Amino acid sequence: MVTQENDAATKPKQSLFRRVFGRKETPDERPETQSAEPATPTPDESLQVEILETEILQAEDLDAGGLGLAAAQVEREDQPDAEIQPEIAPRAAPPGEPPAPMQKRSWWARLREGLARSSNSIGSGLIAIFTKRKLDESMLDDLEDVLIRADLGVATAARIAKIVGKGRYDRNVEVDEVKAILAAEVERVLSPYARPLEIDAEKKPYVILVVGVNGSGKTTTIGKIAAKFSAEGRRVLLAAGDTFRAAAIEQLMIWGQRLHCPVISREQGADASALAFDAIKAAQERGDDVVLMDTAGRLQNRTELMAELEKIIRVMKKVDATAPHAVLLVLDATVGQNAMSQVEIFGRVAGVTGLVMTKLDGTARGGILVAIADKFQLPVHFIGIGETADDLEAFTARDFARAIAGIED
Ligand SMILES: Nc1nc2c(ncn2[C@@H]2O[C@H](COP(=O)(O)OP(=O)(O)OP(=O)(O)O)[C@@H](O)[C@H]2O)c(=O)[nH]1
Repeated sequence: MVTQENDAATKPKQSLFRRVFGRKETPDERPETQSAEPATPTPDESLQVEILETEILQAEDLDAGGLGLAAAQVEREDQPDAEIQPEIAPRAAPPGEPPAPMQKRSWWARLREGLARSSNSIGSGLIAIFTKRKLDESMLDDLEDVLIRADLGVATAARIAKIVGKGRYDRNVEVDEVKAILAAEVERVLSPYARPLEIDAEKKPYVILVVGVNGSGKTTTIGKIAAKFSAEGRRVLLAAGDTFRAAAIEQLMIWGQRLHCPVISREQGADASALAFDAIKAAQERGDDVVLMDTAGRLQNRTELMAELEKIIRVMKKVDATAPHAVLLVLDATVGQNAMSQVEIFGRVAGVTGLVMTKLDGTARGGILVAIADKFQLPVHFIGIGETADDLEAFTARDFARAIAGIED
């Protein structure tokens, strides 16, 4: 066990940032699999609890400031060498972040813009179908095609076409009329699943495991969620469970540094389940509210990697039988239909409790969220429309429905 000085703090931040975000290993660079499950996770020399130093305040200043972050070194019983120095959390602009603009654009404006590729693609399809023609069967078929191409799913597309057809045959139908029907139907489908990620304070720490395929946005999403929880005054411990990629560990360190959250990590290639064990124990000892655990990206058809996820969950239960309390599947909206099989397999293997959909800003097929909700009936907690901490928001069915239908306000 080593306690490591935060070398992120001693390196020039700009170059570290560039190094982490400027280059990523490809999945091919990763080891195929990890070692067999230990009966009990062994204390590992490689465990590091990263202490992200502040240049501004010392721990005692914080306690005096009433931020409730006890400054202490925690001696861990199972690993007596370990030292955990809690993070210092001044509410100053985090390092490496550009200064906040004077006037922030509203989430609605950014959501509209983020979903513009999806809404423009649907909108131009609707204009091509509905302009200056009286409604007939072939137009409804074309409408279904447009909606299926936007990945809304066959069932939703058929329902919308049916609603549009009702009582409107042989008359001109305005594009705005169809958009309103589309928005209403999408909202109706999604409403039951738009649920915030709620932290049960009885479960302390509340353990959130974040899973998904390679590059879906897990680490970034963890950073964004941690930013929200920290802003709510919760004590968050980040666990760098993507032990396949050194860059992923560093990426999480940077988020920790920005947010002033401690990050627990092991060396690259270490056993992620042992890290999960250590993270929960450490959080219990520190009195943290939430553990956000990253995992390596894995394709859902890689059986051995999916088995490793099961192992992480089994090992978590050795520390807290009720953990993980939430399993978030991060889905990249740009993959379209493949997301359906991700939900199915990750759901089966890891017991996914909720979804986060990222990169809705990078696709014309944002409708996939509707197809997924319709089929799997899982809560959607957040959606992501960009790479910064502000680009993730709690999911609301009405806003999403109106944005994807291209309704202006
Ligand atoms: N445009 C856009 N990019 C995003 C969003 N969320 C994440 N990204 C970017 O997607 C890329 C991959 O994100 P990561 O967080 O590294 O993904 P990951 O799932 O942890 O990746 P692996 O560790 O390889 O499995 C990064 O360049 C992120 O900045 C989003 O909502 N919109």
